[in-house]
Amino acid sequence: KKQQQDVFEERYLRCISILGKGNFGSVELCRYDPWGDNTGDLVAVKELQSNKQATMADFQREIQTISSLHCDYIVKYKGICYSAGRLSTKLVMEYLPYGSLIGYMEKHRQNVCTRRLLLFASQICKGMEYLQSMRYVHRDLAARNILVASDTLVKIADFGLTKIIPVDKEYYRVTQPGESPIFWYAPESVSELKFSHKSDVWSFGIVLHELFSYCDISRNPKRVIRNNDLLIYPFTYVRDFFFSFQVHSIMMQCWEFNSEDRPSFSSLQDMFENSLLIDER
Ligand SMILES: CC(C)(Nc1nc(-c2c[nH]c3ncc(Cl)cc23)ncc1F)C(=O)NCC(F)(F)F
Repeated sequence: KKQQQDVFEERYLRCISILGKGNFGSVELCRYDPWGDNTGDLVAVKELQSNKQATMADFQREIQTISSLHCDYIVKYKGICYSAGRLSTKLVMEYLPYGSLIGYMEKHRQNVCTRRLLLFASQICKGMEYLQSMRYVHRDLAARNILVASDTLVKIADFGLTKIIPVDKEYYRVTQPGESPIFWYAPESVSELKFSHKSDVWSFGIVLHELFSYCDISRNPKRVIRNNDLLIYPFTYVRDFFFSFQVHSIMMQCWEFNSEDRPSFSSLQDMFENSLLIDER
């Protein structure tokens, strides 16, 4: 449904700082302050970086995607800003003050217990379950694209690479390899550029591994290229002592070589609900 697009006037959008660079765009922290008295809301404003290979069409598709998503575990769309001077439109989203999951983990590693890691994992899983119900494939699920809304809530963000699965197919085939690091890619995405809900499940397994390693990239097992074929079981030998049996078994299910053998996000959600480790609040 075409929702009422909130239009933000550029003259009231005051840039405060640069938050970061995502897929094809940069995002600024701004205050939308029509009264000019600093009482306006803080918002995250994403604009297309012209030098990147992404086109306006890609950005329009990202805006179309995020404005159609309504879920507690997905960063909220607030509207758009037509910047008069430049050609580009800007995407206005809610600002999450706790920042990206990577930064949060680095800062709060000591006091994030296993139960909270599983709460975050189950929230990401719920967000992905919703995305799957809308026939969207994220294609870049990674801890760097998860935002922290509060000490007990995380949200999925950065829909720059998200695609809709055509109704008559189970996967989306891209024409040229993207720029994302292959560490998060399922084998069929690396070898055949095929992306599906099940390749998002593989990436979810990687995000689980990132969560339980507190996003410490030095713990990322390396993907080994052996006699020219990608070693596709990067973690079989990784048995970190602190991965509980349940978590390790969930990861291994997400990393089944054949995409059909991987669980769906709904069955993953059941595993989290049933796992003794989380009591539903
Ligand atoms: C490119 C950008 C800006 N990177 C960062 N965003 C925020 C950040 C902090 N608070 C935010 N609130 C909303 C949004 Cl869209 C971003 C942030 N903080 C640090 C970042 F590196 C981003 O969008 N990353 C993808 C995301 F993490 F959001 F999935």
